[in-house]
Amino acid sequence: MKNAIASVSLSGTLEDKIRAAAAAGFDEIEIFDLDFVASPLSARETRKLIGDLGLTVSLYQPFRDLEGMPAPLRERAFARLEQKFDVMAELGCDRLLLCSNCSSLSSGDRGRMIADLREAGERAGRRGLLIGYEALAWATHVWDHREAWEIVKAVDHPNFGILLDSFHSLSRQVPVESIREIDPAKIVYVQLADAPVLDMDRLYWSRHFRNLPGQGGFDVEGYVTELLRIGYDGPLSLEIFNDRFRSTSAALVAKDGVRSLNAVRDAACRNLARQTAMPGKAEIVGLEFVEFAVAPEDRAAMETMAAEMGFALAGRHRAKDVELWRSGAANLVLNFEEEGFARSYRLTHGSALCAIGLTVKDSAAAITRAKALGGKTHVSDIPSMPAIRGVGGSLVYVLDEGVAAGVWESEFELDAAALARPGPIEAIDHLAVVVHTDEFLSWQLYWRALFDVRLQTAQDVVDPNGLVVSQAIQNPSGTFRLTMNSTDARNALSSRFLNQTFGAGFQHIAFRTADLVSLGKQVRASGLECLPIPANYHDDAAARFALSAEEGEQMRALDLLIDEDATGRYLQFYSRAFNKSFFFEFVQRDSYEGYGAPNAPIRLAAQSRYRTEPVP
Ligand SMILES: O=C(O)c1ccc(O)c(O)c1
Ligand SMILES: [Mg+2]
Repeated sequence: MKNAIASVSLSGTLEDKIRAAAAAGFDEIEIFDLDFVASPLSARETRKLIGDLGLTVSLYQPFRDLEGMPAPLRERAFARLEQKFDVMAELGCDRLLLCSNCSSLSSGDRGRMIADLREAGERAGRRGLLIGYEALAWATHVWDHREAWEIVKAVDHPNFGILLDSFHSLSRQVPVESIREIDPAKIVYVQLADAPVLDMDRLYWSRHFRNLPGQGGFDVEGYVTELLRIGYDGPLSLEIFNDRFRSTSAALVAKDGVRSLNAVRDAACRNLARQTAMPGKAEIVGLEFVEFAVAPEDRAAMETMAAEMGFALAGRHRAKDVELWRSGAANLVLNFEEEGFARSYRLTHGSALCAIGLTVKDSAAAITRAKALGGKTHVSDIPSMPAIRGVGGSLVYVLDEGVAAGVWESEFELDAAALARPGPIEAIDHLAVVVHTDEFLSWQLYWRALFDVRLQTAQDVVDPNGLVVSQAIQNPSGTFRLTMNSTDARNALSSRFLNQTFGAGFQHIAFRTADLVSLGKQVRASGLECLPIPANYHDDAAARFALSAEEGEQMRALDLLIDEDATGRYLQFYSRAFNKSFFFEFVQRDSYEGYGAPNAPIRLAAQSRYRTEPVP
């Protein structure tokens, strides 16, 4: 089965698009009419370029508004069709996409439509070409692939078949099982796109918000599963109309496109118990550690902060300038090395979280899958700790269960007394990462394609200087949680973080405790600087959550934030930022499943009061 991409999915000139598709490893490319018409390259030159790069042209598209048109538009449509056939012959392309008619002038008379489409099939037959009829979700008469299939059967011409596009079917909520009614031999082509689930005009939704399978909320996996089930083995092609993709790196979108197609095909094969090319998604057991690369000038402040937060220095690396700080199951590794990965990370980003360590069910399989999906791996000096490159060039170590204890033991001179002391923090609750908007979908795909994770509904969060989108990603058991944040607003805290740290990275780490009030008292007594929350917030919270006088007082005294929903109650407080960069959150989660999103604007407003640079 071949991987294809429509030229419209990539930014740049037609030549840029072709080169990006070839470099990413696609087999075939669909030429979008407008890309070709606007190109200075002739059809022959285009064909040569494509051939020289090892690609073939799989489809020419779209051809619009043919069936059921009144005279003289009908004759003109057929003349246009012949001209496109000429172009296709020169391009070396034998398939044309014909969209169902969107013109208000078109007749809905079945007989006329079928006669016109048969005529088109006849003309295609004379040239040895195939036409695929695609039901656009907003077409005037035919907007459902089931209807398109009825028409294709009625047209009954060897050169006329159906073209399926997951966006049109899934945005109309056409059941994927309906694909089983279709004869695979009559499927001329398949286009795939995912999209966020929105309540929006379908044309607008389709032209601006499509994204790669695995980046949205559609059941593209189910769609492909049904196609494979009926025996379709033609190309799967990405047709992604997306505002961001039009302006971002074609190389990134093309590379993610291959990852996306291979991951969705793998998932579909698994659903059908068929052989697949790679191990399944890595199952995350939990988060074993986070590692900070710390510059020499930040060493004392970082160690002080770890101690103030209730962590104990539990071990020193036997050979390296690396420390292990621990509280409960939360491990902080502070890396002060003057060489190696951590050093290069901090030279780029400043003192920062440079790696996370995940415990997974099968680390070797996780690495194999990551490689199969175009992930970059990192060979560490500890063979039981292979790693995959993650956001901003950070590392994601993947450890088998039971390996971590041995690694701590063998690599570190552990302090038994410190380890025996129970810390006030139980575990790392979640990590918050900030990424450039252009890479937001890319990093989502990374987590969803490589690991077995679930998404919550994305949240809009109000920063005083802009709106931030926050997407929570977690493993099914909730032992690994990540929020991914991005914004277009130049002066929002997230953007300042990106500028200051030279790229995407982890902005905060949340620690969980069973008793946030005592933790709050303890860290304050130790001298940790916490983020002040305004009295207005606490007045509101006291009424909204029916807090007792004593609870209200504690919230004020400890600058706590609170949220409650059907899943439970959440308490939070924040540290001040380290070096105006990353910061820490402390939470008491009980059975609550969210991340305190209603409080994020309060936190961001509180943090913005510390900004020193003016808002331009
Ligand atoms: O938005 C459109 O017009 C359009 C064109 C061609 C397609 O294949 C498609 O799915 C949509
Ligand atoms: Mg389409």
